[in-house]
Amino acid sequence: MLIGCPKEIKNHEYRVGLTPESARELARHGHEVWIESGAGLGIDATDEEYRAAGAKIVDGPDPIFAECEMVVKVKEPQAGERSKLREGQILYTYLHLAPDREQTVDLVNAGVTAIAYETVTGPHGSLPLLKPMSQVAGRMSVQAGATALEKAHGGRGVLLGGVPGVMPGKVVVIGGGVVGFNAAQMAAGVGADVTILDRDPEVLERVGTHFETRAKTRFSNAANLHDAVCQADLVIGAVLIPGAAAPKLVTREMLGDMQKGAVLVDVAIDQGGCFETSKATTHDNPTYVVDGIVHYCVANMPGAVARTSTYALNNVTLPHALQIADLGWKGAMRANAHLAEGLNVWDGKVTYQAVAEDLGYEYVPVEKALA
Ligand SMILES: NC(=O)C1=CN([C@@H]2O[C@H](COP(=O)(O)OP(=O)(O)OC[C@H]3O[C@@H](n4cnc5c(N)ncnc54)[C@H](O)[C@@H]3O)[C@@H](O)[C@H]2O)C=CC1
Ligand SMILES: CC(=O)C(=O)O
Ligand SMILES: [Mg+2]
Repeated sequence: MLIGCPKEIKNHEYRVGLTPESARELARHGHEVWIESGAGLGIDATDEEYRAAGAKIVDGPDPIFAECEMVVKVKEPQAGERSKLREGQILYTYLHLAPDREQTVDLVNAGVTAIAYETVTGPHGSLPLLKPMSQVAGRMSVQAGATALEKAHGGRGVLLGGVPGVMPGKVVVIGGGVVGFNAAQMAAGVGADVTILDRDPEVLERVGTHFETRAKTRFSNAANLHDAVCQADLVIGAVLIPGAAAPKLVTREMLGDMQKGAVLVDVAIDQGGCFETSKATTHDNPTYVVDGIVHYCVANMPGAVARTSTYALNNVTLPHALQIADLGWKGAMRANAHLAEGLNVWDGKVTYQAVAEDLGYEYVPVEKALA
């Protein structure tokens, strides 16, 4: 298969879809790999390293979008990239379609076969291609929140760990999955007062057992959520309903009951965000203030620590990329039902139920695509 990897163009996105090591693995399997010149520079992977791994370096993204059978990326294709996609081309990347009608329309109209990292499953309903980036973003959310809490950044002027004789800051984590767990680890690690809310009793039990007295757990209902959020210095939004738009758990009205200068970090912004007042921001300009509450809503947080993130991402995306390249996407999905869960758009149709429901498309099951 001819596989291409363009340079990422989203704001401050330094990750790359294929490392030289991944390119080498694909080449070892007999595939041809094209890399856009400079695509790896954000992780200090030079064109020379890709050439040494057996890849061909091409100028600009155009040859990749024009010729390659599979395009491997990190972030959802930006408008300029979407106009280059071709019918039948495989797009293998994060997509987050449910809150992004414009992108969905473009992918449907392009007729691409779009496989979303974030909906590929693993055993027990896990999301193994999302997990490493959720670990990164969960850990980063505490440092982003701590910075936003500084007065110069609009925050309340609270040090999360406190100091001897002064109480620590209160961190409320909504959602105790991968992002929430990692956020709680960092927050507890600096000595903050941590509360984790989830609506899944098994998740509450798991985090309760792990953190013991270092974090409190609360069932996530409207009353508990309101109470916790109103006391918080830092609220981290870490909920997910796989593939679907995030539920709006903190309303604009609730901001009025919060402490002025408190900070909301909405990690779930890539699925539309779980605070009513969230709108996606960029690493260039990560925060804004609504009703005295600082919002941080960067949709590609892991891009800022591209070295860590690219290798963590490639560790989980490469095995499926190899399978798709070796067997073709249909063969790979027939052989691997977890990979089949990743198919979101095919042949002008939406093949992921939550995306279809959220955006009002007819849902076409993946079995139809594989028939
Ligand atoms: N902004 C960014 O750069 C990044 C964003 N993310 C996003 O972070 C979000 C969370 O991802 P993961 O932690 O991997 O998901 P996960 O599936 O591991 O955890 C989500 C948790 O939310 C809980 N939940 C669902 N509804 C809830 C409610 N009403 N109240 C409380 N808890 C609720 C679930 O029970 C689950 O435990 C996703 O939208 C993901 O795409 C992930 C990585 C980077
Ligand atoms: C998951 C995601 O949106 C990211 O890593 O940027
Ligand atoms: Mg190097």
